[in-house]
Amino acid sequence: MVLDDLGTSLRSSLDKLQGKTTLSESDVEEIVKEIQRSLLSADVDVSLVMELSDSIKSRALEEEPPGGTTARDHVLRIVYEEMVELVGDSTELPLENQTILLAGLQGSGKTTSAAKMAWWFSKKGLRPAVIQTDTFRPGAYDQAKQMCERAEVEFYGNPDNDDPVDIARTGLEETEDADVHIVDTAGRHALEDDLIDEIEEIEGVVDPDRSLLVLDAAIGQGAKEQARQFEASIGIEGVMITKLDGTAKGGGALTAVNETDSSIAFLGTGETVQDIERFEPSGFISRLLGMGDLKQLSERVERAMQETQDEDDDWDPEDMLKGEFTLKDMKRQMDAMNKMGPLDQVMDMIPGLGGGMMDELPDDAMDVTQDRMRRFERIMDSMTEEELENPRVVGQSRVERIARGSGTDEETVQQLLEQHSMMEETIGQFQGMGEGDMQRMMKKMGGGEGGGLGDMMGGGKGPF
Ligand SMILES: Nc1nc2c(ncn2[C@@H]2O[C@H](COP(=O)(O)OP(=O)(O)OP(=O)(O)O)[C@@H](O)[C@H]2O)c(=O)[nH]1
Repeated sequence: MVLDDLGTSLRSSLDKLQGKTTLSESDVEEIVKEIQRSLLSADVDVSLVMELSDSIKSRALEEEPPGGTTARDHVLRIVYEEMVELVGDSTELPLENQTILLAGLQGSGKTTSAAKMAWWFSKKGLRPAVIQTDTFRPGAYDQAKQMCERAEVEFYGNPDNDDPVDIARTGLEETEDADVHIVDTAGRHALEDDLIDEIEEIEGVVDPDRSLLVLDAAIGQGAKEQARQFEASIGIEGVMITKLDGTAKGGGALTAVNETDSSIAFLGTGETVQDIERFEPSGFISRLLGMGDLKQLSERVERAMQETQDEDDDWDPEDMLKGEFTLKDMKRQMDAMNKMGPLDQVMDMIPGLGGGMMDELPDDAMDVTQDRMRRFERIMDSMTEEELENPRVVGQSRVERIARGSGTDEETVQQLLEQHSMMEETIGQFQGMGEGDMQRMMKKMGGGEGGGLGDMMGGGKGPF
């Protein structure tokens, strides 16, 4: 994740302030140095870094912390506010009819991002269409078509036409029923004149409501020149930063935003169409600083629950609290969790569990957890309807059969059964709860002081 290093190093210098109520100049110097080091190594422009560190320094020393605030919280709040200011607001994207033009160099992720954005708009209830005008890269048409099929959105392209401007014009006519048109363009290795001429012509025909620059997070300071040129030719309203899952950089994109006086619209966090997030400055910085991002998390949970429900009309999650918790319910829960995306991304969004907590887990902890979930799924696929509805019928001989059928071992089958009965017991405690009890329970789960989700993950008592 972008500037990942910042969260870790900043937390360790902030931890040194534990117990202090006042800040010395050297405390502030040390924190500011950490921030500078992380931002510079993430390719953030030097002048931006200097501006940010000056503001943090003067505010931390001059502002009076509100009564009862520790020195640590005082600095953390200032760093948070200044970082939110640095990344700026997200690009305005009204949920209505519009045409979006995508620009960027070859391989920056435009085609992938076009399908991702279309998927995102479709989840917001709009009807998007992607128009592929890249006649330069041979595989672009097939790639775009496949991704749009996966995103279940309309697609227009024409592999037999080598005139991108004509494709754009025809594409808009052919998809006139769509609400949101996303026009993908060709990239080149560098900013050659013909790329600029071509995109200007396409822009003339498409007349977009907004043009977005797609930038690879690893781009570094090269982003500055690119941003400047695209801004001069078509005008850039927003930036999509891609491949944030694969780099600790991302600072170049911030420079581009600054250069074009624009803002960040979306973040790309993986190769599938669902790996897109609307950029939310406060949530983004909270996550970076290890404070969690509840908004993104609740959006993911809601989407996953909805999808699980769409596939299974008869299922209402509330039923679990009323009746029995079967293995089928457990499987649905696991499906919903899978739909939320890779576990480490999800964990990052939980306050008190992201950042620092994740750093303390062994590197492969998430792989182990995900691997276990996959094995549990295979086991459940090998069970009969009767066994899924009533796991108590599973005796030793059935355990042997299921282990063989699923290609796992008896121990893992037993673990699954134990896990299920533990969850059944926990859910049993919810039954008959009043609203007040429920709130107390939620509070306990969210509280970072122990006994919360963090303990469940680390202590091995939790579901997965
Ligand atoms: N890990 C990861 N890979 C990504 C992401 N976005 C795009 N990619 C990958 O980056 C590569 C290039 O993406 P494309 O969408 O083909 O890039 P493009 O800008 O359309 O390329 P041209 O058509 O050549 O200009 C592909 O392998 C994508 O799968 C992302 O957010 N994360």
